[in-house]
Amino acid sequence: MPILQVVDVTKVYEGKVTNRALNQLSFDVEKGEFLAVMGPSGSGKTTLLNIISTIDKPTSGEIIFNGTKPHLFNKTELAYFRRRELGFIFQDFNLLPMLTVEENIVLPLTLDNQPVALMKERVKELTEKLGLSSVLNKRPDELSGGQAQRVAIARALIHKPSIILADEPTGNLDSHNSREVLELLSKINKERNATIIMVTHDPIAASFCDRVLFIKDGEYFNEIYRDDRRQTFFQRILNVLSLLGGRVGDLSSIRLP
Ligand SMILES: Nc1ncnc2c1ncn2[C@@H]1O[C@H](COP(=O)(O)OP(=O)(O)OP(=O)(O)O)[C@@H](O)[C@H]1O
Repeated sequence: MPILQVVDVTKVYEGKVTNRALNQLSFDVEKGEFLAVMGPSGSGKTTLLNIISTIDKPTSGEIIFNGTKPHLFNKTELAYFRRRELGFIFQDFNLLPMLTVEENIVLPLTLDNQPVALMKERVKELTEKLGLSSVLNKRPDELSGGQAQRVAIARALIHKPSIILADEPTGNLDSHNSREVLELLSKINKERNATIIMVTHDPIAASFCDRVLFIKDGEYFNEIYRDDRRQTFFQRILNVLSLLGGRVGDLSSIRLP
């Protein structure tokens, strides 16, 4: 059974002008998959992530997560679901400036009232792996962008969530740090069999994934699987992007791998 099923999801924002951000979108995500979601600006990617993460509700259709329907949960169940099952990585890192790196990383466990011994053990294991052991007592403003994103990744992993949701995780990083973060996500995906859904505009970032799902105007457009070298996959991603179109400037930030 897939870990996540998006079934006929439609999202309509009502306002002065009615806006159909997603239109009958359906796809599955398997456990251990590293999925990229791409599409032109305004195609509904963030709306989709918000619905998967239960921040927002679909107008119709449903999300099935490990056989359950989180949108039917009550407030307490929802809070518990987000805290336990989901890990978030954002473009702007979203670290709390007044907390140390270590305090930021353990936040999901602190909020879940987990024992200190467990926190210490997990922090040690994760920070050694992510090369963060020497910055544990620093504050976020003392970190480089790459370090800050690695801290955010550690925070997203510390509670061993079922799915990691990443919204443009390399959007604020230079090419060197982007590559490091992507290699790290790829390693976490393989070594821990972690399921990752990553929204990105960057075809290089997408080329680290197993599959790229393309959406346009809130609808399924295409999907391609990586079955060959990353360089070739990158080329195939560019080919679909050129068919997809989009607003001028959407592809202007493309760097060559
Ligand atoms: N809260 C909202 N109220 C009304 N319309 C919204 C709201 N959020 C998003 N939209 C609209 O829904 C559509 C999809 O927006 P969304 O942010 O999901 O796109 P996106 O693919 O993430 O775009 P980008 O790549 O620019 O971040 C857009 O037309 C947007 O204007």
